[in-house]
Parts: sequence; C-alpha cells; structure tokens
Amino acid sequence: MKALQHLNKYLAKYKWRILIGLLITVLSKILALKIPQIIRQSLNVVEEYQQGKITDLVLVKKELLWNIFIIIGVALLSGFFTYLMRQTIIVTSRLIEFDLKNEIYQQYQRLSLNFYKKNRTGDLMNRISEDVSKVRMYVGPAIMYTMNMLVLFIVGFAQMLKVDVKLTLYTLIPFPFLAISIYFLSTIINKRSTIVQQYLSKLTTFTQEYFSGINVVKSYGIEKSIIKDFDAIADESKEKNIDLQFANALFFPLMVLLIGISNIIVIYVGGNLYVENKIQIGVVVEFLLYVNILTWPVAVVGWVTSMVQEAEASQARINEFLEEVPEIENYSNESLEIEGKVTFKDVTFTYEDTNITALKNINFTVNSGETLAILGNTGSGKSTIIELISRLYDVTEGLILLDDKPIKELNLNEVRNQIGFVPQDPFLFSDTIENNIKFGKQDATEEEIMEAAKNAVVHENIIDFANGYKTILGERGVTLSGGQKQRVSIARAIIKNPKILIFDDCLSAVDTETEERILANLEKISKSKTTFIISHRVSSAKNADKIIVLEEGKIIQQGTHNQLITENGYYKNLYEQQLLEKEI
Ligand SMILES: Nc1ncnc2c1ncn2[C@@H]1O[C@H](COP(=O)(O)OP(=O)(O)OP(=O)(O)O)[C@@H](O)[C@H]1O
Repeated sequence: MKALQHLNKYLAKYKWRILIGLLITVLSKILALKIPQIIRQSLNVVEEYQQGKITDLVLVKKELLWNIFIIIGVALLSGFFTYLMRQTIIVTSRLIEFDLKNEIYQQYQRLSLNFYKKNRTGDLMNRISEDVSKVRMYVGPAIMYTMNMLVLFIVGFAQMLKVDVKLTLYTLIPFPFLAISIYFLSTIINKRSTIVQQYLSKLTTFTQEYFSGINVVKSYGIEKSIIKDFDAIADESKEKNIDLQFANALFFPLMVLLIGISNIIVIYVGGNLYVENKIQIGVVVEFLLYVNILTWPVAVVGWVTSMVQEAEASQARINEFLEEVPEIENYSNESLEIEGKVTFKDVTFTYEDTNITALKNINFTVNSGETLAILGNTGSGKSTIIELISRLYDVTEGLILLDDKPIKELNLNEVRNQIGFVPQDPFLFSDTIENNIKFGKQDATEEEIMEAAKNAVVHENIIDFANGYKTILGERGVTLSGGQKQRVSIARAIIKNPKILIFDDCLSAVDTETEERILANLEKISKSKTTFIISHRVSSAKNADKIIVLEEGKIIQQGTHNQLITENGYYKNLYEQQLLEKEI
C-alpha cells in the first residue's frame, strides 16, 4: 500500500465529498436492509391469520397493502441514495483521475530530452492512461464497494443475529469460500486482461508504424509479408482473449453456485427450525433475501482486494516517473531581458546514452545582433551546438554564457521564450496552417501571421490552397512538401520575434532562388537579433558576420566569408565546388 500513499493528498483534497458519499452509502444500505424485515412481518401476519391467531381479514389486507407501500417507498429512497452515492464517490474518483493525469503530464513537460530517449512513447502513454485508470478503481469503486460491503455486512449481520443466531451461522458458512474463490478468480482475470492489453498495444503500435510508412511498404511491395506478421500477432492476441473469456465466464456461475448453496442451507436449516416451531415462515424468507443482498458485497471483497493490488502496481509505475528528477533544472525565477550575446568557453559535450563526444573544446562569441553561420560535414556537431544554446542538454565541460552570464543561472523559461528555433526536421501539428504558425505566438493577429508567412516566402503557396491559412495539415489534411514545411516552420519562429533566431539546416529543401529571398528577408528582420544559421551551403553562410567550420566536434576554421575563401581548407573547397555546380 506504500505506493498508493501518493494519493492521500487527493483523498484529503476531496475529503468532504468522500465523507458525504460514505454517509449516503450508509443510509442507502440501511434502507435496503429494511425490506426483508417488512416482508418477514407481512408473511408472519398471513401465517398468524391462517393459524387463527388473527381473525380480522380486513385488518390483514390493510396491513399487507400498507407494507407494499412502505416497501416501494423504501426501495425508491434506497435507489435514490445509491444514485447519490455513485454521484459523489465515482465522480470524486474521476476528479482525482483528472488531477493525477495533470500531475503526470506536468512532470512529462518538466523532464528533459534524455528521459524521452530512455523511455518508449508507448510506455509514457500507458502510464498516463492505463495505469491511471487502474488507480482510479482504487479511489472510486474500491472505496465505494468496501464501504458498501462493511455497512451491509455489519447491519445485515446484526439484524440476522437478532432474528435467529443458529440460522445466521449456517447461512454464512459459504461466504468465506465465496470471497476467497472470487479473489483468486479476479487475480487470474486481472493478469489475463493485462496480457490482452499488452497484445492490443502491440497490434496498435504495429499497425500505426506500418500505416505511417505505407509508402515505403507499397514501393517495396512487401504487403504480403507484413500481413503475415500482423496475422501472427493477431493470432496470439486472439488466444489471450479466449483465455481471458474463459476466466470471465467462470465469474457469474461461481457466484450463482455459492448463492445457491447458501439458499439451500437456509431452506434446509430454516425449514427444520420452522417444522420444529422454533421460527415463523417469514424468517426463512427474510434470510433468503439477506443471502441475496449479502452475496454481492462478499464477492466484492475478493474483487476489491485484487483491484487494490493492481492499483498499487500501477501507482508504483506512475511514482517511478513522478519521482524522476529533471536533468535540466531551472535554478532561477527572475525575469530576464535578453540582449542576445552568446559565448562558448571551452565547451565539451558528450551524449550520455551513446558516449559520443560531439563537441570538443569549442570557443566562440557572437555579439547581440550578429549572425553566426556553422558549417561542417554531417555528424560534425552543428546541431549539438544549437541544442546546448536552448539548454536541451547541459554542457559536460566548459561554460556557455548568455549576455556574459552563465546560461545555467538564468531563468530557463525566459531563455527559451527568447529563442526562435527552426529544427532540421520541422514538425507541424495536425491543425490549420494558421495555428501552426501561431504556435510561436498564441495571440498573433491575422496580419502578423501573414507578415511572418511572407517573410518566410510561403505566403504565395498558402493562398494557393482552397482554404488558404485555414488549410488543415497532417494525416487527414494537406501534405506539404518538404520545402513548404520548412518555411511554415520558419514563419513560426519569426512570428515569435525572439532575441535569438536559430535555423538548423532548414533551407535544405528549398531551391537556391527561394533561399536567397528568405535570407534577404531574414537580414531585415534579424538586425537586432542574434542569428545562428546551420547549413551545408555557402550561399546561406556567406553574409554572416562570422562563420565557423566544424569537423568531428572541433572548430577547424573561423572567420568571415571573405577571409575564408582566401584560406585553403574546407570552406574554400566547398565554395568552389558549389560555384561549379551553379555554373553547370
Ligand atoms: N540525441 C543524440 N544522442 C546521442 N548521440 C547523438 C545525438 N544527436 C547527435 N548525436 C551524435 O553526436 C554527433 C554530432 O551530431 P550532430 O547532430 O550535432 O551533427 P550535425 O553536424 O548537426 O550533423 P547533420 O549535419 O547530419 O545534422 C554525431 O556523431 C551523432 O551521432
């Protein structure tokens, strides 16, 4: 139960709702247990009339009619309280489920990139959906049914003892067997449903992946082999489902069997006591009704126990993520005005998971308003520099300064707010183009959106779509070309109007003419901004104030375009090669 203690704060938060719910449960069950008593009284009156103990038939009929009205009234009231009980306790469990999901989601947002690399997306999703729903069963149904069972049992047992001790003890003999067998059966059912769930998620992941890559599947003509793989998983999934259904199917027959045994005992023992004139016939009927009322709560003991065990395991998994300390922490809440000067001092960086040292002893300074272009072969460490500026990772050695202050000491949110980043592989949401651009500035006006799109040279493409800026992108919408995606992503960064603009090789999919136009626009916009341009093309870099060339994580050349074309080396070679390509 240790893991479930995490939920105590939520139980405390909703204590009044839960208490009211419990009070209502007590009332509803006390009322439900009144009905057998009234039925006993009615039958006893009939019996006494037949035995000649009561002679007034009108009085008997009146009593019976009156009892019927009471039974209807009590049943209605008990039903109403049961409804209120669900409305309070089950609704509370939904509120706690909502709070817990939010808590996990907020923690996900705080956690760093490394966390996402270490854990699979499916696992992250499962903890926030599957595991939380299992935990909800503990804070809702488990509490409700336990309370239900306790009240029914205490009040019912007391009433039964009051009427007849011997019959009570005989009637209850099968109940412990019922609780224990349902516990074992529920445990089996829970284990098998977890396996069924795992197969379901296997199937979903499998289909999702192959649907996303359907063009590769079709162009390689491997549909048949994929269908075979799918069949294999689906077949196993079917087997597991049949196993589960087998256990499920035993649940009700088992209950009916044990209720049946209790009923037989009541009829046999009660019948003997009646024949011996020790009890009236109404008592036997009253006990038969108790057996039926008490069976479900007793069965629930087993069910609830296994439910709590499941919740415990799920909460332990959730806690594992909640207790994870974000690697990148924010050490300051001070508000911040950023100028945009960026300095790297002897920066070395090693990726923890692969142990690859992507940057070695990097030194440079970019003053506020300047543009730095970073060139180099693939894998030379260009993107890593950018990730360090955004503090997606912290340096292994050395120091990064922003406006001459260590970046680690600055308010992380404000730093990131002042960075407009266009990644190498832009990600657009399945939403309108307009909203995708507005992602950079939630309150942007239509004019601002259009202005940003014009500067990113994508406006003309957008207005060519039938729905213009309202065009939906993604799975069920329009698919943009690689170059269009890059430019929408550039518009998203521009609209943010940040102090630092970062373009990670994001002009690779546009032709050189469009590239020229974008760069010319950027030059106007980025006058007061520090700009980083990563590129494989000299054309993107040549107007930068500074250019650095990386090789295997080290700076091998730096200077301006004019300096570097006179120096033998990577830059000059690249320049000449690309000049040649242009002429061809
Ligand atoms: N997230 C990561 N985890 C582990 N290693 C990484 C990660 N990203 C990059 N690397 C490794 O770090 C080195 C530098 O990669 P980086 O992405 O910075 O190069 P790049 O110059 O931007 O390459 P490209 O031009 O292909 O984008 C590479 O060897 C790469 O394999």
